[in-house]
Amino acid sequence: MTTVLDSIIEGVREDLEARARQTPLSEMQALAASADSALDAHTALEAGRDDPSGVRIIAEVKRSSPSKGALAEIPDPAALAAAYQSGGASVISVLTESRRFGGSLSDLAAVRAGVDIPVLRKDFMVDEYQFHEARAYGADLVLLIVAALDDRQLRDFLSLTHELGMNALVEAHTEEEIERAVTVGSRIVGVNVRNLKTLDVDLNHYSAMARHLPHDVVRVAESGVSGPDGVLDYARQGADAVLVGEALVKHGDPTAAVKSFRSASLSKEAQ
Ligand SMILES: O=C(O)c1ccccc1NCC(=O)[C@H](O)[C@H](O)COP(=O)(O)O
Repeated sequence: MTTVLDSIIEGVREDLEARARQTPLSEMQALAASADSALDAHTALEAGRDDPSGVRIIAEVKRSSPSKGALAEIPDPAALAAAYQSGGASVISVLTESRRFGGSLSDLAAVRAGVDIPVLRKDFMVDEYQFHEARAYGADLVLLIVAALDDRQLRDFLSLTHELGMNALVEAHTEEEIERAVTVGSRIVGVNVRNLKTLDVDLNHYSAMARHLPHDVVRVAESGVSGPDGVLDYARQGADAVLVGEALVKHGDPTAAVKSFRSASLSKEAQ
């Protein structure tokens, strides 16, 4: 059966083939090589651990989604990202997939130029070309979705990410995917409580998976936050960082929203 994830990836492959015809791999590699060095997203997120200033927020630029349709117009993604940074976000996530999420590489470049914290290229990374492209457009961090990759791709893409000076947020949904992420040496592991094959969101899923995350990886809780209490819940369950999209793009005051998420986690009691 074709899943939502399969059909997104089919479109991603078609789009990237068209871009590679315009700008061949060798040219994209040269652009990546001449880009400013990547910022250290691992340190930015790791700082959430045992830190009195609380859990780190990865704040997302997300116009639409397969599960919810249109979310926000976001005419100026750089301004939104700067507002997130002012509120205390540690990393900005930029969805660059266009068909379902309304994102683009131009959004990534604009955000990169508008903030001085690490930027995540949030896309469906299935081809070497996209990694050079991510770096060329200023990404510091890329997303690797375990469910979309076999073990060899996961290992090779993680190595390529590191060779290019970036970090990877390696996203898992099941215990088996966490194990695969850890086995290949991932240093930042996310648990997405949204099942990308069915789009179901289960807020209790992070707590069920958290015990499988080793202590030496940066632990990221992804999706489903609707307000400060959601961030606090993930922080109490041991998340070092929380990735938030919809609740931020729909909030009228993104700076205040990120601030409230950060301060909620300050009250995190013993984990
Ligand atoms: O958001 C979706 O509907 C979606 C569907 C299929 C693949 C990925 C999808 N979203 C990517 C994400 O995981 C989220 O953008 C991110 O974790 C933030 O989630 P939220 O705070 O719930 O918007």
